[in-house]
Amino acid sequence: MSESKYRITDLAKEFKTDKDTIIDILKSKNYKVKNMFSAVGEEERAAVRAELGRTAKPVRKESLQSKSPAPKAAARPAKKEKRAAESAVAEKPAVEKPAAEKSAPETPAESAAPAAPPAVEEKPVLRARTKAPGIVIVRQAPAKTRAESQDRPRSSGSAGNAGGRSARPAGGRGGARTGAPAAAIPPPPPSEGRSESRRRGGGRGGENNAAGGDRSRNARGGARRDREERTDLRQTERSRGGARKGRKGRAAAPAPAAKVEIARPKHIKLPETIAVKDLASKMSYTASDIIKKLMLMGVMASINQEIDYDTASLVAAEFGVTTEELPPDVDPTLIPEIEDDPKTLKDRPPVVTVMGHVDHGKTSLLDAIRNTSVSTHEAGGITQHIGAYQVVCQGKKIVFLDTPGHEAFTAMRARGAQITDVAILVVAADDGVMPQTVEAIDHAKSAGVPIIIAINKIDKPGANPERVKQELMEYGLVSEEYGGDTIMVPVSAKQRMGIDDLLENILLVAEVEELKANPNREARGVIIEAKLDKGRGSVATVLVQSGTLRIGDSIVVGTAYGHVRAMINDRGDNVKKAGPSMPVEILGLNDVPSAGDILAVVDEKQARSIAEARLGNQRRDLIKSKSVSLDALFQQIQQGDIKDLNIVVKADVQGSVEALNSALLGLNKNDEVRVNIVHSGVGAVSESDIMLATASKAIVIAFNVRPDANARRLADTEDVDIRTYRVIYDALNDVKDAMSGMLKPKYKEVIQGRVEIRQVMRFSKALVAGSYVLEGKIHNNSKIRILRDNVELFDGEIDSLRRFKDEVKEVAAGYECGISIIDFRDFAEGDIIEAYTMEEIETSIAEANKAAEQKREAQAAAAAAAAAEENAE
Ligand SMILES: Nc1nc2c(ncn2[C@@H]2O[C@H](COP(=O)(O)OP(=O)(O)OP(=O)(O)O)[C@@H](O)[C@H]2O)c(=O)[nH]1
Repeated sequence: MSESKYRITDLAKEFKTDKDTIIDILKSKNYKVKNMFSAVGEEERAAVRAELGRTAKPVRKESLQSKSPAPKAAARPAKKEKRAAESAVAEKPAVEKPAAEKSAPETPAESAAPAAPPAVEEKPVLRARTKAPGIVIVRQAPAKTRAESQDRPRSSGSAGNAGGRSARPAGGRGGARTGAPAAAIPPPPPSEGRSESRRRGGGRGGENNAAGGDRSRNARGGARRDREERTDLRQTERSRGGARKGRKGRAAAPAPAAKVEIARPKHIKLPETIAVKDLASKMSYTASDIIKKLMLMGVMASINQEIDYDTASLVAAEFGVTTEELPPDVDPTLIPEIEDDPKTLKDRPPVVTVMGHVDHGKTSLLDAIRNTSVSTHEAGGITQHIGAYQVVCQGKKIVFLDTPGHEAFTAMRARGAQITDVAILVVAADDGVMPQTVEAIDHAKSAGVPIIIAINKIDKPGANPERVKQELMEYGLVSEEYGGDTIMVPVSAKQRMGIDDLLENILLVAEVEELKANPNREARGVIIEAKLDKGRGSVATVLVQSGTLRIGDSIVVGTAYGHVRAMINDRGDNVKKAGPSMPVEILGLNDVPSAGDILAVVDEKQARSIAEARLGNQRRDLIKSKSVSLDALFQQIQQGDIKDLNIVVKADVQGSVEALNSALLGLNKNDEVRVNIVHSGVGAVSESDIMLATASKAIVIAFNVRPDANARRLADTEDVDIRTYRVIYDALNDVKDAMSGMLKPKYKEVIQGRVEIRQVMRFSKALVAGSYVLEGKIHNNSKIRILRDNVELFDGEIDSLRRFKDEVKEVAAGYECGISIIDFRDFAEGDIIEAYTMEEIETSIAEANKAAEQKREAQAAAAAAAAAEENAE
């Protein structure tokens, strides 16, 4: 070897390649080189030049590495080599901590960056990844983007800012430690402070004062030139670190021969939004890589934060990854709407809802229209479910939905208005506009349904149709004869008067509305009513809205699905198909749907998957609502000691469920006991109902349904109270009784007797009132009140009651006794002791509700009085 002038790193710089390549070239030419710090002469330089050429194109290491792997660094380097080496390492901090900590200080990254070829820059990432899971070894490391390679020092710098603060004292120490030469050393970059301070730690840093630093240098550095002092000192530190830390020291050595790279996708598909960590894993980068890139883009995002497609796409582009947006997730519970071509539409019968105040004659009117007698069959005279009927007038069909008028059915009526084309508002001519008349007007108006007024009971002596018309004007319904556009038809359901006129007017309004639907497509409809029938299973009344429903059709309704097994029309006849506006009862569903559920004909598989997806959603919602109600419960507990009477309601038809719910909740008029319906539904009482009742300590109200065998068995073991009813009022009365039982016991004071204190006797242990019972009796467990001149001095309890020396239970009028009192000694002669007891009195929920109402009224009156007083002032 010729005179040693050049370090391997110098040659690497000169020929714009990496040191390993130089070493490999020299070794392949049988020159003796140990590592990158070895010094070589002109001859070796010429050999390298010969190999690489004067242009010194960067040479990929891989071509040589296979021949001879790069040795690891061991010897102390000279200043230049060291700088170059460290500058290369300085690129690593984000991925390989030990290396960063050791190498960062010496040379600012920028000084070495131009000299470091991309292949060298790649190394830290590659090495860092060797520890990461899911990596593969590849032959060729893809060149890093410019942005990425710049990114690292910048981000490590920003991280170093924090370290920089803590490093300030370390910088000071460094100055002291190196003494005079320190002035020649450029101020360390922020990362230096951090790595220096980390490397030394507080204790050792203390040793590194000027003298200590020199001593250590002299002791270990040996004959080293002054101009190399700074490098030497650091090198000394490095050697010490290397000696002590062993593996850590070696970690700073050049890369191992094997090239390790992550297989990263060049193209990814992204959803509408994606979490940062998911984007990172899709691109095979670390989340911190992504976060850093986002920061540079001015987006501050955490690892779990969702970013939108556009942002994710920009980030991906920064890493050289192209993206494509995935189509939005399709809701698995939705059935796509089918747009009908206007040419396919055909006229369909109008769907009419009859609404009105209780007893104004809705059922009688429908009865008159259908010419049958429905009202006489109804238990208790109250309609309990929606029925749908088709009638024919002048050869045209009209469909009527019977919406009951009882207060409990308000919710159902509201729903009825949503599926109807025309609303008939029945107003009794002898009664006029009533609260539910107004409610019905609001429902119809909010649904945008035209209203026809049927002024009923015109046969009655007190009937005054004109007054009804005038009253209705207040609600914006002006009859045609008063210049308005509301059709008002006087009728008598009882006498069957005006019915034809009413029907004609319905057809007239329907004509104006141009009601059309396409009968030649798969059916869509709405459930009007559904029940569980003993022999037939789930029975649902459907109003077909478009298309034609046929026997055998595969259907999904809410969370239920199945095939149409049979269809029965409003006259009880089996039919094979049902076109638009036709109400039919269908059999074949696996479960009882709810009124208002949409029926759709879809293929069998889809029906099942949609129903199951909906069921899953329902369960999730239930869990959510349970946690909400727990909050509500906690609030109630905080508000005061309100007791809940938890109830599970099961009934044969949806109408009854709603009627019961509404009536039961109507009992919540006091501040002590409340009905809480934990669950309600159509169908037999099932095992899951009992489990729910057990968990919520509820009673089960079963209306026209029975518990199945399993439910009964479970109810027996869990001691759940199942009450079965056939009449709503019976259920209500029982619940009222139960609520009464839950009321806080009420007490009244009962005076037992009056006693006069005639002498105050002092004993060593007690002060005794020598007394005489004036009237009634005094008991040893009586509560007592001490009065002086009719002013109450004390209210408390007796300690002991004696006749002479004996403890007695009671002393009657006309007898003397000695009384000592708990916690009271200030009695005097002439004081009166009133003995009394608190007796429990029976209260009912009706009384409690009444009392609560009176209390509220009193409060309202007091507030009004206070307000009036304020105004007067
Ligand atoms: N005089 C007379 N009585 C009528 C007429 N229409 C109904 N009624 C009577 O009014 C009462 C109530 O009639 P319903 O048809 O049950 O009234 P509704 O509005 O359906 O009552 P709910 O179902 O309870 O909401 C019954 O006693 C009917 O006989 C009528 O045109 N004239």
